[in-house]
Formats: sequence, C-alpha cells, structure tokens
Amino acid sequence: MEKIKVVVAGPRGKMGAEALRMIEKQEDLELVACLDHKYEGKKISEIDELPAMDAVIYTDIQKCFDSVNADVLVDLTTPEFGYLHTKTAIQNGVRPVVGTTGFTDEQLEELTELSEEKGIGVIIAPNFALGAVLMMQFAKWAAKYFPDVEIIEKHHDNKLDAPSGTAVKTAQLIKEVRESKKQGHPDEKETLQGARGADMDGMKIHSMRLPGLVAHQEVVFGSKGENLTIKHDSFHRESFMTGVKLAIDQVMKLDILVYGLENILE
Ligand SMILES: NC(=O)c1ccc[n+]([C@@H]2O[C@H](COP(=O)([O-])OP(=O)(O)OC[C@H]3O[C@@H](n4cnc5c(N)ncnc54)[C@H](O)[C@@H]3O)[C@@H](O)[C@H]2O)c1
Ligand SMILES: O=C(O)C1=N[C@H](C(=O)O)CCC1
Repeated sequence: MEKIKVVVAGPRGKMGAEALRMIEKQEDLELVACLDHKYEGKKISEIDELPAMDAVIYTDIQKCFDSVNADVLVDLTTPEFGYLHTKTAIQNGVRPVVGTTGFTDEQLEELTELSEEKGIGVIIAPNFALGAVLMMQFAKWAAKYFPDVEIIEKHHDNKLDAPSGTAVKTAQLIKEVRESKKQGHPDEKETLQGARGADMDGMKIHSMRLPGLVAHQEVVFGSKGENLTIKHDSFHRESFMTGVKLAIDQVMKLDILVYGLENILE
C-alpha cells in the first residue's frame, strides 16, 4: 500500500500534537517531516511529550519541500504563517489541508486562484469536527425559516483570532439563504462600544474567551414566541481528527480549493 506522505506545520501546538498522535495510528499515512519556527534538524521523538516519531523538523518551508518527498501539508499554526505555508505548498505541488483560521477573504481568493492555476487540491476547513459541520448545516437550514439569528462562539483564551473561523463560516452559510437584514431595534445604540457584538450582514457574532473552554458555538434563532438554539461543543481536540484524516484522504483526489468540510462529506 502506497502511504500518503504528510508534513505537519505546528507540531508542538495543541492541534499539531493531536494530529501527530492521529497520524501515528494510521497505516496509510506517513509523517515525513514537520515545520516549526525552532528545533531545526531535531527529530519529533526528541521533543518532550510528542510521539516517538522519526520525522525531522525544518524551520524553512522551501528547504523542507526541497529535501523530502511530500504529498500533503497539514497546517495548524497561525493566520500569518498558515497563509504563507499554504501558498508555498501549492507552489511546490504539495496539497495543503489547512485547519488554521483567521485568513482574510482576499487571502482565500488568492489561494483559490493559485490552486486552480496549478491544479493542486487544497482543503481549508475552519472546523474539522463532524458535529460542528452538521451544526453549521442545520443552522443554514433553520435560517430559511428564522432570519433573526445571533451567533455566540466560546473558545479557550489562547486563541488569536476573533471571531472564530467557525462563526464566520456559519454566518457565510446563513447569508446564502437569508435576505440581508439589520436585526434589533432600528434606533438601538451601543452605550458601551462592542456591546452588540460584531456585525456580518446584519447578524451579530459574539466571541467569548475563557480558560477551561475548548471550542463551542451556539446559533440562536428568534421568532414570535419561540427560540431555537443549535449548539455544538468540542471538549477535546481529538474531536477534530476524524475530519483531518478525511481531508488528507480527499485532498489527494482534488485539483481545486475546497473551503469547508461540508463540501467533501457525502
Ligand atoms: N479547523 C479546526 O478544526 C481547528 C481546530 C482547532 C484549532 N484550529 C486552528 O488551528 C490553529 C492552531 O491552533 P492551536 O490551538 O493548535 O494553537 P497553538 O498555539 O497551540 O499552536 C500553534 C503552533 O504553531 C506554531 N507556529 C507558529 N509559527 C510557526 C511557524 N512559522 N512555523 C511552524 N509552526 C509555527 C507554534 O509554535 C505553535 O506550536 C489556529 O489557527 C486555530 O484557530 C482549527
Ligand atoms: O481552538 C481554536 O482556535 C479553534 N479554532 C477554530 C475556529 O476558529 O473556528 C475551530 C475550533 C477550535
């Protein structure tokens, strides 16, 4: 069996380390290298608390792709480096599977064009948890009948981007079926800036950051005399790994960029 050769960017991070543990258990995946901003030349097995894997760490992405034969780059880093890594991977014919959130619309457009030009598959998924993907789909369905909606996302306090990629994706999916609408009282005024949250097409998005949280979202719909709440919780980062594995398998069959795991689920 030909194994899929994977490079993981961000191996010492919470998601990167979980991805290494997932890859270690798969017979059809091989970790061929990692990308970090330190520990050049060290093996993963030499880093405390990471699995006993032989893959070597590179700090220069171009050197990494020049030195190892890779099929897929799994990026779980930061918005700034995730974007650069994704671009460089496409340019080197390596298929990116990107969990990193916080890319701008312009960056997503540029990566979409580059992927099409090079014919290299890319999957960018703001949330790899299957329950979260379903939560977003259910919310899109509900928005057809309940156009008044607010999104509350709750994450751990080490998160760099706000709102979360999941909240933005949820609002984008709802926008596809909901007529643009300003919610609340037409004359409402914030007496404390930010009190009503961020605004996307009239929908409000509220971001909470607290220790103890992992990744949680509620989509709350309001109508006359009733409320509907669609809620998802990730209590452990293992929840994202089924989706990461699925994306690695599927990206091998793609030659365009796909944004959102719902597009590769049957
Ligand atoms: N799509 C999903 O399902 C999902 C789930 C959880 C987190 N995320 C996203 O994944 C990203 C990582 O999350 P996390 O919780 O693991 O964060 P983290 O801070 O624990 O890990 C990020 C890692 O990236 C590393 N890093 C920074 N710059 C780097 C560079 N230039 N090269 C290589 N590595 C570099 C850091 O050293 C760190 O170890 C975030 O953008 C987060 O929003 C996505
Ligand atoms: O822990 C994070 O950071 C997460 N980020 C994603 C997002 O921004 O939606 C997905 C859930 C976890």
